[in-house]
Amino acid sequence: MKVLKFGGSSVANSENIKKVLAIVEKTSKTSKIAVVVSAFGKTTNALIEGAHLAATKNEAYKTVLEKLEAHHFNVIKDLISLENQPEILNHAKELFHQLATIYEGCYLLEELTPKTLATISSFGELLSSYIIAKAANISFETGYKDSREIIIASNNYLNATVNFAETNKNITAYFSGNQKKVTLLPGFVAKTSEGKTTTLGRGGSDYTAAIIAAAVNADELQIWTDVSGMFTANPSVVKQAFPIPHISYHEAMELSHFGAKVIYPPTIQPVLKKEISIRIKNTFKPEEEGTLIAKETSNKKPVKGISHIENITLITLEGSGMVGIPGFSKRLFEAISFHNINIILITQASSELSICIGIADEDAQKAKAVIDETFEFEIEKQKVNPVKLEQDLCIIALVGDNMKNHQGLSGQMFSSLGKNNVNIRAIAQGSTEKNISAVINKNDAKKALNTLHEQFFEEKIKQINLFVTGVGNVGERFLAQLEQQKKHLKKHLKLNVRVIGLSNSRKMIFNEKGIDLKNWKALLENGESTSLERFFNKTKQCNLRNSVFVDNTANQAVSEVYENYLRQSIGVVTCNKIACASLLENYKTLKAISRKYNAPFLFETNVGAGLPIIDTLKNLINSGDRVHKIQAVLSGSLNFVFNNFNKNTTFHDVVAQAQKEGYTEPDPKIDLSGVDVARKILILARESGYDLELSDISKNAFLPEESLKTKNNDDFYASLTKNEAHFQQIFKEANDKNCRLKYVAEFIDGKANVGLQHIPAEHPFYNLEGSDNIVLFFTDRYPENPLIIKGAGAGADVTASGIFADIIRTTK
Ligand SMILES: NC(=O)C1=CN([C@@H]2O[C@H](COP(=O)(O)OP(=O)(O)OC[C@H]3O[C@@H](n4cnc5c(N)ncnc54)[C@H](OP(=O)(O)O)[C@@H]3O)[C@@H](O)[C@H]2O)C=CC1
Ligand SMILES: N[C@@H](CC=O)C(=O)O
Repeated sequence: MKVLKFGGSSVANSENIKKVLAIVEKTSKTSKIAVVVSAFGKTTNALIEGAHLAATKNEAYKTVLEKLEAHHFNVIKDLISLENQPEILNHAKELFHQLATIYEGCYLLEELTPKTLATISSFGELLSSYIIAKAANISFETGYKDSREIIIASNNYLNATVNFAETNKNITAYFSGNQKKVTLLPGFVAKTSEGKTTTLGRGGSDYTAAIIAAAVNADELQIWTDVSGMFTANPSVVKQAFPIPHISYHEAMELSHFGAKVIYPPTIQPVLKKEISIRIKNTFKPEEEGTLIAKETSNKKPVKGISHIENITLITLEGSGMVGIPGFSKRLFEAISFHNINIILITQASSELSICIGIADEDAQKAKAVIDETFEFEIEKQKVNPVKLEQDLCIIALVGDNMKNHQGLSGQMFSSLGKNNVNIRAIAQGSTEKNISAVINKNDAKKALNTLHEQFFEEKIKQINLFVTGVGNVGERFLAQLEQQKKHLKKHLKLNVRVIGLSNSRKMIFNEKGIDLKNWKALLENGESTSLERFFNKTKQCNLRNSVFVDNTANQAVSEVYENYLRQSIGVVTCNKIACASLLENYKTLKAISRKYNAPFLFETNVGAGLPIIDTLKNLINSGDRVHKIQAVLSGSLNFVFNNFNKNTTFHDVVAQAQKEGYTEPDPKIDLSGVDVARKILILARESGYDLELSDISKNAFLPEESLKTKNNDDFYASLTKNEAHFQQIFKEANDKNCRLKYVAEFIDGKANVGLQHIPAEHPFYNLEGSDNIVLFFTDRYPENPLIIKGAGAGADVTASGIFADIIRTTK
């Protein structure tokens, strides 16, 4: 025999009840079954609300009653054919008449005793079970049994204790004599030995089903609800959560204790004792497997689920007077339990200096008063400090029977939380190691749950959340590459890279599910107005794991907010060179903060665009090499300009072409003045371990003073035209010596300089084509023949791919 229990949502309306009947009919073909039903969804709450209204002389109880009546009558009319309706409607009317009379009594007496409330609450199940049994009978033979006739319980009317000796006798007697394949029973209700209606408290219908299943030694107890089983985490918080196919009783209870609402542990005790398995199924997706809860499980994964409880307060009792003195904990726990305060979590420092307990927020003030009173003497004598309360917290817990057999799980748990800047306030791990709990700030709950879910259940796909500022030349190509590579990243690198926030200098948009990159331009145009502060605050608010801020601007103010992101453990990837070429102290601070908060700070594109120059240099340094000398051509735009400028072209046009090709900075004077190259050699020197400032780099300028003094691009270009003869003279001097012009950067033994040089034909820089860059590293390991990196050193596409590479590096 099987026992099936259908909850309130499964029987909320006639459509749902039809689904229930189909499931019952199908199951009854292979087994004798008892079907326990809850009240129609939300009915019990409405019944209780009506009772309180009536007892407080509020006539609104009549409206509650009318609505309930209308809903039940509608269900009858939907489910039962016209000729069969009168009998059923009459019975329902009779029950509603009784209910109205009880409400009226409460109204007149202005009184509501637990006994009356239990009677009122029982109407929900009495009505639903009767109606469903009648509807079932139309298609297949169904018996009906009022549970009050077989389940005997105490007169603690709202949470009655079952008399199992009598109840089990009644149930076995009834079912052994009952030949019907299907029997319908109301959940939640029972009768006292004096014959009064009583109720079984929270989860009462589950309890009814479990009592019957245990008494008849059922093959299985099925709990039918509106979710497809117990999930690896709360699916409304963790989108990737999935139902756990097989789980032990112990694990199910741990998960339920920590927030999974599918079962209420006390109610399943009867089946647990008899080792009857429980299957959680979804009424609305009956084809799905659901979760099987049994004594043993075939699923040997160490972590079965992650759960959480919100609204937790931590109470800490500490003081030097507690050390080595027995009885402190006893007094603390006695005081708390005497006042009916439930303790959810306990930790105690091995120094015995403090005991920390986690309780529900609503009990916090009461608990503080109780503890302060209990330890009044010790507090006065300063042996114990007044109790400390910390609110707005929550508990997250890893659950799994098999965790004890695996090393390093708590290490993984806490390091992945730490990497994502989730501060842990307290930790509790039972000696059975079936549960590892951490108390964290409740604002971090979503991030923490997703981080842990990714760590323990999604080894395959890691989510990277990007917050991108700057969608110009480089930024636009970056977004296009991201969109194009999305599938590849998922399939081959197991990375789901999403852009959550996007901005230019005017507008910003955010979408926690990921911005549609096919349509970002229109979305951004219609976005809200932005500022660096607003973008940062929004990013912080999202509080997502694996977050990275991407700077695709050339803006100083943007470069000054990196620290804020890094301090939130949000990584920074930037092609903007200003931060790394700023004061040495700032550069060092950013690196230190990046290390401290475990947030990557990557800027490969600062030198040579997409070329792996900084990464290679880091590898040299990390492996113990030492750089003595760097010689390089580091400006893609200047290389392009001097490769194309001759007596048949104008300097103005060649520079304009370089800008059009996307090689120059937004302000091309930054390139032509040598500032861009100076920044790059400075960054290479710093990455090589040398302490240099930008002002230490000598610059041999070739621009006339007038061009250097211009304030905008138009004036700058006008000055280039005006000084064409100056540029032609520079070209001629080199050409006359059969040399080419190259803007070279050099770093030799701690000193750096940049400037235009005449490069003869035999020099390795002579044939450097187009917008290419070249870098020669002379090091301990490469003393004579330098390590050379050469290739396209400017352009939106190559730069975007360099940013891309940095983002992938953040995941390592
Ligand atoms: N081109 C190349 O080969 C390489 C470029 N880089 C670097 O790439 C960076 C970007 O260059 P590029 O794409 O050409 O520049 P663009 O001028 O084309 O784009 C700059 C973007 O930044 C936005 N922006 C500017 N100021 C702010 C601000 N205060 N807040 C938010 N957004 C802002 C702009 O918005 P709006 O349009 O609203 O002004 C625009 O979207 C530069 O730092 C450059 O050095 C690095 C390596 C190679
Ligand atoms: N403007 C730069 C491009 C990137 O750094 C250059 O010309 O090299």
